Amino acid sequence: MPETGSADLRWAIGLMSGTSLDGVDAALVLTDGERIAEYGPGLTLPYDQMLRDRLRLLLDHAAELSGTEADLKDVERAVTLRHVEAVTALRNMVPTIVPDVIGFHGQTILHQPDIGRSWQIGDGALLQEQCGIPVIYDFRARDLDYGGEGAPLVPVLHAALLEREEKSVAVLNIGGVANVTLLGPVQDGARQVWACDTGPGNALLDDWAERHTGVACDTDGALARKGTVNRGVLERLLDSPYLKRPMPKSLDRLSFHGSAMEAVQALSPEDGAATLVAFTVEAIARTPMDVTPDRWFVAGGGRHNPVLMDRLRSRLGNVASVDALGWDGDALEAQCFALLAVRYLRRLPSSWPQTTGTRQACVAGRAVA
Ligand SMILES: Nc1ncnc2c1ncn2[C@@H]1O[C@H](COP(=O)(O)OP(=O)(O)OP(=O)(O)O)[C@@H](O)[C@H]1O
Ligand SMILES: CC(=O)N[C@H]1[C@@H]2OC[C@@H](O2)[C@@H](O)[C@@H]1O[C@H](C)C(=O)O
Repeated sequence: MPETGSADLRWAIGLMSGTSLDGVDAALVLTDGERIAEYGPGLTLPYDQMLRDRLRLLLDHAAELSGTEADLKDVERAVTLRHVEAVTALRNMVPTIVPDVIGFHGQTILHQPDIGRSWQIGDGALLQEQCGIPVIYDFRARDLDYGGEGAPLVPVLHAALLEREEKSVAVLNIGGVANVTLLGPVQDGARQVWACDTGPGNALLDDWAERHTGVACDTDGALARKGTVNRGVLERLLDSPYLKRPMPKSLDRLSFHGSAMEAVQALSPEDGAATLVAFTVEAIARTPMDVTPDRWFVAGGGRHNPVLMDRLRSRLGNVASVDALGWDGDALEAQCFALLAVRYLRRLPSSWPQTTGTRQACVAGRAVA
């Protein structure tokens, strides 16, 4: 824990809107960028259905966009203003705390690390002007410039929170896409950290559930629970070169979309859901890893799906929600961008060759001018 009076400690707000397109997560923490000294509140402000639909349309066509389209600018403004609302709501929960900085991820609409491109929409200048707090944003660009994947960035937070854990541990984040941070055992006071996106998280299952039930996700695994995994379809889904690639590596929300939806198309809603859950779990289990973790901890919305969690347990063994560590598994990504903002202010690196493939340790982010 940093000293509470340390000059480097700042109250930072982190804002993350993930690939599930469900809304804005916001969290307040007191941090020096190396450790979390105190947790403030966290919240989620959902996007309304119209904004979700407009974002989904952008995401589906992002590769064809130039960035200057009026509709894109309009959606970007709406996304930014929703973030302003999230900051206001968070500040109202703790009116006596004056935040020093905001870490603003933005909404990813395209991620193509193979051509050095990762596109997050969100107007940092507008957010700064509306909130009256300095904003750090554009967290993935420099890592991509250094030949990295630009993702995942959350391993720096996982490693900081688990610095006292001596054994090898894996932390999974199962959002729209799933990613893992693998912490090697502590040896001579040091440890190795690896990371990657493992494969789909909930995004395929969300789309499948929406198509068959009209609801945006398979709530509590209700569909998947009644289904049977189709082994043939599962093996076809798993026959992807991505899953055999070593870490580090990263994915776009739509990376598996076309082929996976085609593969499950003929299945019943229940069997399709069960098979997609098994795909998420099996992609995690088959991720090439240099060490075998003693324990697995799960963050992100996927940990609310009991069918997914049961399957992870029976496949991997020692699996628990990160909440068992006293963490808030819904706020973790937002907390990460608060930490990253302070790391930027202190010019501390946030990604490394083993976490993103960057050529050198890399300071993430950019300040609004
Ligand atoms: N009760 C529940 N039952 C089943 N699934 C749930 C439940 N609650 C949340 N989820 C899943 O969690 C998802 C949201 O997870 P999360 O907020 O971690 O994603 P994200 O942050 O948008 O994505 P990413 O981490 O990829 O950026 C929902 O889309 C849904 O699939
Ligand atoms: C490009 C992008 O937005 N990637 C997200 C996405 O959601 C999960 C996974 O894919 C992860 O790589 C990343 O987010 C987290 C916060 C990260 O960078 O660690």
